[in-house]
Amino acid sequence: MDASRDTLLHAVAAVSGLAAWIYLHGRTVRGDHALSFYTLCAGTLYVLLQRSPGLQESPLRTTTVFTSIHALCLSVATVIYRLSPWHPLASHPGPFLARISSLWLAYVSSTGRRHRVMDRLHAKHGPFVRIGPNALSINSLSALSLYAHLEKGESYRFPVHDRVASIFLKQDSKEGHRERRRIWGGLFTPSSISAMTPALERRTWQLMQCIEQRQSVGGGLIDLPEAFYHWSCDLGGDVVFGGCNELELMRNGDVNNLVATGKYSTAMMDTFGHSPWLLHVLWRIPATKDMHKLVTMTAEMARKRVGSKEPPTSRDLLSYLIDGGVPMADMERDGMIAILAASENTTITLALACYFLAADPQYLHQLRNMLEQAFPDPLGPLSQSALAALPLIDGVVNEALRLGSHFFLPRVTPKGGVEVDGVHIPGDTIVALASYSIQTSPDHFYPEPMNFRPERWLPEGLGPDTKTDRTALAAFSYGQHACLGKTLAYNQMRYVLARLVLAYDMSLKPGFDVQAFREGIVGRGVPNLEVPLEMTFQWRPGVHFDDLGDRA
Ligand code: HEM
Repeated sequence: MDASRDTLLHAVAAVSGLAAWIYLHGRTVRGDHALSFYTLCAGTLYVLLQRSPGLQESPLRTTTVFTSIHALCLSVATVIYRLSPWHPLASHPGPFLARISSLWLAYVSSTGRRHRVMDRLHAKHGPFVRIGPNALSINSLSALSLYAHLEKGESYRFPVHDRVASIFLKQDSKEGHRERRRIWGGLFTPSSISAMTPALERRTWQLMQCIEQRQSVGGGLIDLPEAFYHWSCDLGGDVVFGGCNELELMRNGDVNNLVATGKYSTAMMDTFGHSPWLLHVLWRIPATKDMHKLVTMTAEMARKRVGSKEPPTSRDLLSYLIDGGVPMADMERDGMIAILAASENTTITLALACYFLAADPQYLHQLRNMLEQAFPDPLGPLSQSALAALPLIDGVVNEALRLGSHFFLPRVTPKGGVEVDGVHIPGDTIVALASYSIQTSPDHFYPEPMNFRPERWLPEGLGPDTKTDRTALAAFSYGQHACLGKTLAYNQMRYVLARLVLAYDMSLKPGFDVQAFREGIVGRGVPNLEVPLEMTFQWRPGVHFDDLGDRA
């Protein structure tokens, strides 16, 4: 190719790169579509060059140079703008790489330690930190007001834009979400929750049998989070699909890898949701095969439930969705969300509660004394109202949530922007509450904000200087997307904790590294435990496994 054609081609590549930046600016484009478009363009250019006479360079080399110049100009324009004083978030401090690319946030999220990184950044820069080209983390309780009316960010698409609408995931219409929330709400009325008690009791007796059995083959130790996961999936199967799928993880183990695929999918969304274009691409390749598996598996469960001739003994989630006229594809997606929602958070909160009680047995004994006064028979019935009247049990659960659940819940500001603490945040900015910093700040929880002190939640607290700001516990979120299952979750956690504390002495594996365990409480969409939590449960004197009889 002669020099003038060369120069012309390079100029076209550079100008088209800048034009692409102008077009993409402020637009959301699907990464897989963009990749296909560019592949098609590069392919077309290659074919045209092949047919052009008099080329000195090979068509492949010329296509590569053209594409590289285009990509370089697009990237440079993007970076210059994001670092420039004209960017709407230019006045907010934050890490250099975070200002350039959302991949910084994706990387930090993948480590599970995003909450600690944010905490350090807030300590250095103050309450507003730029954590992405277009994203702010806010360490101020005033940001709670944002959750009342702001919509969810793109990271809530699972995993790509499609026409399926589901609770929890980003929906295109506010009304659609409100209506779906109303339909789901049927499952969480006081009478519906109380109708779920027999399933909760039966599954908890089975949990105790499971602990017994696994300890007997595990050298006296139980992998507690795993047992709780299996308990919560079995119970979730009852609550969501009326038990027709016979998951029975406590009995059979997790033969379909439901727990692992769920954890993996949640972590992928939490990591790459901040760079949705990348998730769109990943969705097309085997890296996300576990996410596909989860979608397929839970869709099959929903279809089996809908096709089942026998109605469930008490109304399950699908009963409400069917009566609400929810389309089949939406029911399948809602079923997936429900199984994840019903299992992941409850499991880890319970495991952490047991860990804290075993690590600090004075609280185990205090809680047991209180429980024994209310329930003299350790294996007798446990009424929910009597459990709810024991503030220490909620204190234990709240501390486990406060120290273990640090959610990152991004919302998008409306076109005109919003004000927080007198600071204007421009429209189309992703904002998120720094929940870990809020939940461990001495301004909200004092004294010993980093320590497990359940009595801080009791009326007398930890003395006259106690600060326990209940609104600063962000574990169930706030506003129009707040957790629908909060009451159910508390009921379940109180019940299981009471059963275990009344029946067993619990202790950590000998030599357990408490420090490493605390370090390993990370967040990948939901709390994850990096260090295995192996514990021993021993029947208390006078309480025997045989006493369970046929209750399980
Ligand atoms: C310890 C237990 C639990 C915790 C800490 C928890 C936490 C949360 C949080 C933080 C959200 C809001 C997410 C966001 O705004 O992005 C949420 C939403 C939700 N949770 Fe829970 N959850 C728990 C248990 C449950 C249970 C047992 C259910 C019952 C199936 C449930 C059902 C839901 C639903 C349906 C939503 C979506 C609400 C909406 O988008 O309108 N959760 N949960």
